[in-house]
Amino acid sequence: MTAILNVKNISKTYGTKGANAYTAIRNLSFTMEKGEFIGIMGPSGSGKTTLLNTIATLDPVTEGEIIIGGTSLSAMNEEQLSDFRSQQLGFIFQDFNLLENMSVFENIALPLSLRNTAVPRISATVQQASTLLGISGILEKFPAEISGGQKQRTAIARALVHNPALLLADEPTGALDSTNAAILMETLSDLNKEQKVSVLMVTHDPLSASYCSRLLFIKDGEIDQELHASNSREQFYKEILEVLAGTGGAR
Ligand SMILES: Nc1ncnc2c1ncn2[C@@H]1O[C@H](COP(=O)(O)OP(=O)(O)OP(=O)(O)O)[C@@H](O)[C@H]1O
Repeated sequence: MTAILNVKNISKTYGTKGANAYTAIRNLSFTMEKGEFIGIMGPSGSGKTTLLNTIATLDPVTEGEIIIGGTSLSAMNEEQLSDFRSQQLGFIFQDFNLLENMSVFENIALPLSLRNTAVPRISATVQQASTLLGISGILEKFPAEISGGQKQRTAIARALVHNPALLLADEPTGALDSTNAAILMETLSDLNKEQKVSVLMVTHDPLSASYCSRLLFIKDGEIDQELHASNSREQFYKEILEVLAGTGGAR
């Protein structure tokens, strides 16, 4: 198997030494194989977003090293990190982050337009991504004219249109009702299984987490527990609830 992500003994301390310093991540390590679907869970303030932001190249680690697809983040300057981020990573956020004055097509095309991809190629790639996500019929609409579920599918199409090595998702079902959340998780799970997209997702929702192939439970900035998917999703869901009951809940 090939590792897509190596997180090696990382620590993240906010602020400088003394009373203002706060260590949100402590000596944390894990490896993610290509094609895995990893979920990160843990109580509020345990360091989930901090961990995701360091992997997203948005925040430097204080100690340790992060390697994505063989490239060490600490070896790059700001400009290189920005290029790396736009080429190798895809992002999905809780609140979709779509641009309201752009159509669904233009939103999905954005990562390609920013890289000066030729227009016919953009058109073909957006068609392909939107068909994959079942939204090829709404490409001319604007975000205000589509449902929450369609907005999140648009956001996923945008996150995948440049074929990133790693898809990072921060609470992607947080703003969706339970029906749309389940549809979204089915979609992410299909993309992971059929297109072999590697997904790293922060979630507090046990049902969303049950679609993952592996879960890391973070507590006080460290990996407290790890859970591998069971034979059935229902069984995995039960096991997740048991872990959360033992640690006092996800939030
Ligand atoms: N910029 C910052 N400066 C100082 N401390 C911070 C900063 N960002 C986060 N922290 C602290 O680091 C700890 C971890 O925060 P983080 O946002 O990673 O937690 P989380 O697990 O994502 O929480 P939640 O589930 O509530 O989003 C918290 O105690 C938080 O107050």
